[in-house]
Amino acid sequence: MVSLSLEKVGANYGRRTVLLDVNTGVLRGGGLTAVIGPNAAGKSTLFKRIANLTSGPGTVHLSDTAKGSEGICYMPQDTGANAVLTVYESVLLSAKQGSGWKVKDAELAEIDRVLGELRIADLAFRGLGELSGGQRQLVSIAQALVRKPEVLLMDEPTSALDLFRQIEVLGFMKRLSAQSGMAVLIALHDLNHALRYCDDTIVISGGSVLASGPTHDVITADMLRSVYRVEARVEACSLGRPVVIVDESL
Ligand SMILES: Nc1ncnc2c1ncn2[C@@H]1O[C@H](COP(=O)(O)OP(=O)(O)OP(=O)(O)O)[C@@H](O)[C@H]1O
Repeated sequence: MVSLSLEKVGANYGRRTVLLDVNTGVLRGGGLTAVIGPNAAGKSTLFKRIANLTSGPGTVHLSDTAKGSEGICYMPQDTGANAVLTVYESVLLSAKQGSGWKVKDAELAEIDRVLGELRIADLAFRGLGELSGGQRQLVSIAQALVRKPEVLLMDEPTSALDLFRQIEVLGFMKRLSAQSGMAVLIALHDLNHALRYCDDTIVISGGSVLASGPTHDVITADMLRSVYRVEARVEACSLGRPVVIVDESL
């Protein structure tokens, strides 16, 4: 099972430091880790830095991997649509990234399986340019999954999805990471999703880690006040699950 940890990781855009000295404990595969924090905190930049799409100081330690840094996949927040390709072609292209062009039956079967799991098999031969925002987001998830990453960095993967799809996708990702041992980091703004689906949570604010650990220990009224500037409660709902109830902004 893959694991990763970050040691003094930083990132700059030009002369501006956006991430500084980000350290984490060992993030193990087999579960979901939420990365939360206000707008512009540095969550996407952290993912890009882990995926080596932007440079900076510090070290991303990876262990127990078969693919090394090749096994890290970043699913961006904005999923640009290439109108020329169909859904199926775009997912096939993603599956073949970094390998030869010969297509095996097993690879086609895997694409069918992933499209089926995400309930978008009916979109397979539609052009990307004619999809809704939510449909495009599901295709983007499919493109990431067929690459069979060991570490998957999902940048707000449910932001365009309806309620049914949000919980379907997060439940599916939780089962998939448990079965495959993949490490999944998910940037989220919906803290109730973090509480329900993510074992651990990392809070980024102003480019640094403010808190990290088991989600239920990290998402507290104090954290919400200091990081998000809201007065809020974390209370058990009628089913006994903890939920965030926001009362007012400060
Ligand atoms: N390519 C870039 N060039 C210069 N500055 C950038 C670039 N990308 C991001 N930034 C800046 O870096 C900071 C962190 O941005 P980032 O996208 O990592 O935040 P985020 O936590 O993902 O935000 P959000 O929740 O709004 O998506 C912001 O101030 C942003 O303006």
